[in-house]
Amino acid sequence: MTALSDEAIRVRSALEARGLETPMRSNNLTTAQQQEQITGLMTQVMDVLGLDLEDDSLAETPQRIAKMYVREIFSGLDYTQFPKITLIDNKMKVDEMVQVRDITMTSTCEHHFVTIDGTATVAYIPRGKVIGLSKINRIVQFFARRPQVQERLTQQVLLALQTLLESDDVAVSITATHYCVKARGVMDATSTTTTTSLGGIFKSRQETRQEFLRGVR
Ligand SMILES: Nc1nc2c(ncn2[C@@H]2O[C@H](COP(=O)(O)OP(=O)(O)OP(=O)(O)O)[C@@H](O)[C@H]2O)c(=O)[nH]1
Ligand SMILES: [Zn+2]
Repeated sequence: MTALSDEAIRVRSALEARGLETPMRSNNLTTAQQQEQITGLMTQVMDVLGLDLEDDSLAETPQRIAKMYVREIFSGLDYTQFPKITLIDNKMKVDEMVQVRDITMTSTCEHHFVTIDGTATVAYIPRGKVIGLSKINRIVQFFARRPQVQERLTQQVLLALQTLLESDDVAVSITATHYCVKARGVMDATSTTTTTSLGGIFKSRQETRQEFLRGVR
């Protein structure tokens, strides 16, 4: 078992304490066991659909899906995959907003297991610590690699950053296309969904809120 980093433990505890953790139940399966079991179950799904698993193009699909779920699109369920976080002392005394726009965000809808495709904008006001920029993208990616609803994803990124930066002054906005809306069901190809979570001064101070929201648009 890989040990969890201190950051992963703190972020997980903060999410649990606020009721924002993804509903999960520990089953003590290793990654290899998960892949093996999903392969067997996907074989059954394809069988039931009447697909020929001896066809050379289909034969490996159960393994591919198992690998994709466990190691790729749902790997953010595993806190050993939480990114290494670099924080540096704010010796330069930055006290204005740092805003990272148009972060690529690809996730999976937990109701249909199809793609959510969008971008995130994240901002914070540096206090004691400044975070390595790419770590913001990596935190978005980590929580996106779970079955999600966009509202929870937005709040998880907010609370993770608040916990790591030890400051409430963080803002997150995500705009995305849900393929469960676009490619099935209501089949709406043009609508997008924006969700925003504001903390600290972004919530309480009108000018800061406006400055962030201007950057989102
Ligand atoms: N709030 C929220 N809803 C979502 C998200 N992703 C998908 N959904 C919605 O989850 C709902 C599930 O509704 P159901 O009626 O149980 O599922 P369904 O019969 O497939 O519904 P339709 O999509 O309307 O065909 C749908 O309205 C989806 O659009 C999300 O990130 N946030
Ligand atoms: Zn969906």
